[in-house]
Amino acid sequence: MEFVIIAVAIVVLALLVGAGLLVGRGRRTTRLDDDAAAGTTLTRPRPTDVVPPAAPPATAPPTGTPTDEDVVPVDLPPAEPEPGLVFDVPPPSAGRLVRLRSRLARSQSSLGRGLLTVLAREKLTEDDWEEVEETLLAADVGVAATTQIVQRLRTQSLVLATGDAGALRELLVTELAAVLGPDMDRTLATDRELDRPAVVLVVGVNGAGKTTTCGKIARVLVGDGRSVLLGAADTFRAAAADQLETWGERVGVPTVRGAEGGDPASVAFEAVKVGKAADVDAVLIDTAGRLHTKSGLMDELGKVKRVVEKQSPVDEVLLVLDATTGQNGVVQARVFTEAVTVTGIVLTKLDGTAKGGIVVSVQRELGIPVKLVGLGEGADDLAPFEPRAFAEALVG
Ligand SMILES: Nc1nc2c(ncn2[C@@H]2O[C@H](COP(=O)(O)OP(=O)(O)OP(=O)(O)O)[C@@H](O)[C@H]2O)c(=O)[nH]1
Repeated sequence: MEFVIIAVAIVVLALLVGAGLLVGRGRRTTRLDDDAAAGTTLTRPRPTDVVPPAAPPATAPPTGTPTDEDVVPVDLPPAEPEPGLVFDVPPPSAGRLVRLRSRLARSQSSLGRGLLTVLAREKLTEDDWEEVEETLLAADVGVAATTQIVQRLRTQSLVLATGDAGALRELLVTELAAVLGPDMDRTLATDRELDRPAVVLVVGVNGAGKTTTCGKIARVLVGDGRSVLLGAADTFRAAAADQLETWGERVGVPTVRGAEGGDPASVAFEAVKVGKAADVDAVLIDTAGRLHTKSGLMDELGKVKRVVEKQSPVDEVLLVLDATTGQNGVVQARVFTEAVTVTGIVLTKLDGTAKGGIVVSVQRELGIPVKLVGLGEGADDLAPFEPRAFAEALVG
């Protein structure tokens, strides 16, 4: 008998220790509606003393097209960091391009400095102009824009007839800014409509920086005082949802995520539904990276958008392009624009390339504005794109 009592005591003790370890290892999020096996899960930075709602606020059918039921109001508990931790307070996004201009050093030394050196020569020969042309082409400015810049520079430098470095610099900045689409509308459609949040879909090929960009945009919006909800519709890669959740946790933003391998359209639909019910200002949806050459995956992206549109119009579709892939990025972009209507481009990793001129060719060839540029791996290294500031940073 004694033996049985001791054995039971050992089992109970082992269970208690196991449970303690699990709690101790818990993430900084609280699962409010743990229905991950079947559908989506809403996670948010752990609030203190929050009692999870009795009825799950966010669940989606595991497969098939989601239903368009009435939106049941969701009360998101106030975001509070774990004891000892504080939420980040992201800096405002305005003027970031100027603050981060040194990140364009590689493009600046090959493009800006290269051009200025040639232009400063006393009398410019045909060979010199060819050098200007080659420098622009090497920086991925593209043929049409290069021709325009060279023609304008030839005329203007004759008019200017000066070797003065300041005047030449100003001339170059003006001509570069002119081909950067100064009149394009670069407003990010992230303002809440009267009765619903703004909905932003982030798309692109694998590794372009979509998840990172979603996280950085969330920070920008939080920094501007808006409420945000993230949707982890990249269900192919579990780490992507974890990554997105971590971005959200740092600034107190909740994430709707699904089961690994689940239907991305369901997660996106659910995120918008929860965002509407919780009256947030913006819902940002991260999608899985896909090769533009795989037509099945591209069709699936179209489906994600169509399914979301059963809940709400999509206000912004941002295509994330890796600037270091050069002209291949333009080819990718074209295929994406056939699957979904892209409204803006985010050009990432401009800090890692000498080909900053890609901004010019991407915009001109697609007729879609670059709205944001990624200038590093830091949490706030994402800047609204401004043609004049960019041209100045390139020229140095
Ligand atoms: N240097 C630099 N690195 C960046 C920038 N943006 C993103 N990255 C890095 O690019 C890598 C890929 O970023 P992710 O956000 O995981 O890319 P993704 O497109 O979501 O990838 P998939 O989910 O695999 O499709 C990460 O190491 C990021 O830190 C940038 O502007 N500059």
